[in-house]
Order: sequence, then structure tokens, then C-alpha cells
Amino acid sequence: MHVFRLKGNFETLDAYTPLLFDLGARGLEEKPGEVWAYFPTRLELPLPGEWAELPDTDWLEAWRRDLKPVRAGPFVVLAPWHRWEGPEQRILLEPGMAFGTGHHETTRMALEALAERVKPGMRVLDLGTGSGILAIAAQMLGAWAVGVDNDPAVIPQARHNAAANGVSPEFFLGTLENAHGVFDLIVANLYAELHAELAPLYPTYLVQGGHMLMTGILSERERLVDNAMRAQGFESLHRRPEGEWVHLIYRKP
Ligand SMILES: C[S@@+](CC[C@H](N)C(=O)[O-])C[C@H]1O[C@@H](n2cnc3c(N)ncnc32)[C@H](O)[C@@H]1O
Repeated sequence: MHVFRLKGNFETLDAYTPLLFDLGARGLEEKPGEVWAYFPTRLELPLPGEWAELPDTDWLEAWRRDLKPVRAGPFVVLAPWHRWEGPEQRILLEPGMAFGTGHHETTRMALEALAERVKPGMRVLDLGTGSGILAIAAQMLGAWAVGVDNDPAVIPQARHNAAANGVSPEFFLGTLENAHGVFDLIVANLYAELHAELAPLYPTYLVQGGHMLMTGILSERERLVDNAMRAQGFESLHRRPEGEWVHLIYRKP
């Protein structure tokens, strides 16, 4: 296992987390004064840090030991070895394979927003599905969910996770333009610049009155996304800041 060591902690390096996963990190771990990002292969990274080598078992064991269940709205996200007695609805995920274990604020806020807004029978698109967690949650809430991702590595993982939870959203490789039909709700944990770029396309894939749940947005870039959404005629329904992140909800009039 290859580890990329960055100076700082989860808080100071939080803004880099989605990028590290986008670039192929299989997991992150906080060490004294450093964050370690685990990669299956070494690659050129546009970030300050240095590479080191670890035997595979070290990081796997550390990862399993440190990973805690995550509660989000009516859900609790569990790894297969966790035990949980609470009344929450369980989402079982094999962690470390794709972004979306519920440990990141952006995923957690999206889970909570889905629980508030998804009604049985709705058609939901999860754009940038990663582990499939948001499509799985939407399906558990009674929706017909579709998850799309442009990373071929995550699609089998999302399908595996869905099967482990007894649900079967449709997952496919691609991006927004490859989605068929219109949706009552789109949930997207991307990043501000990509949301702004995709904003002109979002209305095509939403029914009238449909909701756009947008996460992965650093607060300092909120304006960029908000301007792009308003330019398309979207009505802002809700904003929820948490730490450096903001979760935004819009309605297509
Ligand atoms: C931050 S992760 C979100 C994973 C999961 N939905 C969650 O909320 O935890 C972003 C995902 O979006 C995917 N992605 C990035 N750009 C994309 C694009 N243009 N179209 C589709 N998927 C994209 C990445 O491969 C990654 O799996």
C-alpha cells in the first residue's frame, strides 16, 4: 500500500478530501500532525506531501479499528463488522473502496436532506454516486433511485453495497448527460466549480417543482454556485452551513 503523507489534520486539510478521493485515495487517516492518504498506486499529486510505503495489513487494521458508525437523520452507516442496537435504519457499507462512507460532512448533510425530502415513488438521481450511499438511502426511503459516476472503479462497488442492503438502484457509468428521463430530485455531492458548470443542464433533468440537493460546496465558493443556479431560474429553498461546507437546496419553478 502506498501512503501520501500531508502535513495538517482532518480540519485543516478538509478542503482536499474530495480531491484525494477523486484522484483514487482508498482511505484517509489522521496521525499526529499529519493526514495519511492511502493509494493503490503512486501517482503525480497536485498537493504538498510525500510518499511512503506500508505493508497492506497495517492500514487495513488501523482503518477497521478507527472507523466509527455514523448517524445521519433516520440512518446509521455501519461497516460490516460494526454492531448496532439502535432504532436507526442501517446502511451497511464496505468502507475504503469509494468515497461515501457517511464520515464526511457533505455526505452526512445529503443523507439528512434526503430523509427530509424524499417521498415514496419519487424518481431520484444521485450524480457522483461513489459508494452508492445516497442512491441506497433514497431507495430505502421508497424512491426509484439511479446512481451515476464517471469513475468506472466505483460502479461495481456501489452495486455490491446496494445488494448488501437489499436494495437495487440502477447504477451506470457516465455523467449527467447520460441520464435518461427526468427526476423529482437530484442529489449531487460534487464540488462548486462542477456544480456551476453543470447548472445549465440541471433543469433538463428535473420535473417542474423538482428539487436539487447540492453538496460538496466549500462555503467560500457558495456564491459561484448560487449565481449559476439563479441564472437558470432556480429558487433557493434552503442553505445549511457546516464547518467549511455548505449544503444548498433549490427548486425548479
Ligand atoms: C465526493 S464523491 C461523492 C460520493 C457520494 N455520492 C457521497 O455523497 O458520499 C464525488 C463522486 O463524483 C464522481 N464524479 C466527479 N465528477 C463527476 C462527473 N462529472 N460526472 C459523474 N460523476 C462524477 C467521482 O468519481 C466521485 O465518486
